Amino acid sequence: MDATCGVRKKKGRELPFKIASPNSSATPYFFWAINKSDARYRPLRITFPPYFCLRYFSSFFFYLQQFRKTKPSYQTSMGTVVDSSNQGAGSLPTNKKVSVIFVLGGPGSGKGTQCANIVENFGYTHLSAGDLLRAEIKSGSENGTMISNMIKEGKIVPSEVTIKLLQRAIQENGNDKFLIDGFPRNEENRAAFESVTGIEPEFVLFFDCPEEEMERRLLGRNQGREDDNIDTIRKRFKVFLESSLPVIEYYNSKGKVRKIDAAKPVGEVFEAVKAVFAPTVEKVAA
Ligand SMILES: Nc1ncnc2c1ncn2[C@@H]1O[C@H](COP(=O)(O)OP(=O)(O)OP(=O)(O)O)[C@@H](O)[C@H]1O
Ligand SMILES: O=c1ccn([C@@H]2O[C@H](COP(=O)(O)O)[C@@H](O)[C@H]2O)c(=O)[nH]1
Repeated sequence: MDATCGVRKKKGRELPFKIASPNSSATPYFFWAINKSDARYRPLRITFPPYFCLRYFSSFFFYLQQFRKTKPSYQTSMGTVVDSSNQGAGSLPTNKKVSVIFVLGGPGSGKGTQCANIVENFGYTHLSAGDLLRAEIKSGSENGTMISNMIKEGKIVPSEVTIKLLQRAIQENGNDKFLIDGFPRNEENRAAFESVTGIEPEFVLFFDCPEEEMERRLLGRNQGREDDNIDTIRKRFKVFLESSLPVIEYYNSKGKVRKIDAAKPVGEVFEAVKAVFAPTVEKVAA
């Protein structure tokens, strides 16, 4: 016999093998296996063909299975939310197509107030990223303490946390038109959201308001928010200028920003908002 006999240990089991000469015509190439770590086992003629066949056929079916499980992720003009049921969320709709408008502006510029008006008049669903984060704290989630500390400091919560909450809220909602208020807050938020969800906003509604007016409004808001104190408000303004304005500039360079003068009284601001939405809604109805 042209071979050295031995026992090869594999996953705790002992498998018999024979080492064959590469030139041996008695060794079908099909049965050679390469062991990278030990040249002595090269080529290796497995003398247990049923084991060999089973092993490679089961690998083939394993990869076939993985391929079938792969999440589809593609972009459409409306945007597609990748099914999070693969992440354990359960029986949520798959690849829901949605239309999204980002509502941005400094803290206290009136985003939440105007979103409520848009919901009432134009049938959108309002998703406030800040509200979702505050609800996450209240739910007793493991991220609660981290989120709470970030909010008290006026810092931006890691993208993956906020995006997960937004994605879940979109998937659980029957509507397909969403106002996403207060997100994305920095470039990383923006890029991560687009790549994870495949959604690009239809446009960005930007509420432009001077700092003194926003400060006055926040100090008078009286909703018991821990971040509506002068120290945190100043930090939030700084984060807005340094991290959030560049996102608005990014969308402006793509012609997607609709700027609203938010320093005016609520009713007047809404008149300007209506002018942005009315043509969109008419176009859809026509
Ligand atoms: N145009 C306006 N004129 C005067 N007060 C306003 C106006 N719009 C909103 N407010 C008031 O200002 C405060 C902040 O408004 P709102 O909560 O809508 O702002 P926001 O941009 O959503 O703030 P934040 O980013 O901190 O959540 C509220 O008390 C609201 O009633
Ligand atoms: O996408 C987001 C939205 C919010 N935050 C944090 O929450 C607070 C409050 O947000 P509001 O929009 O004013 O409700 C904000 O200062 C951030 O700390 C966030 O990190 N990411």
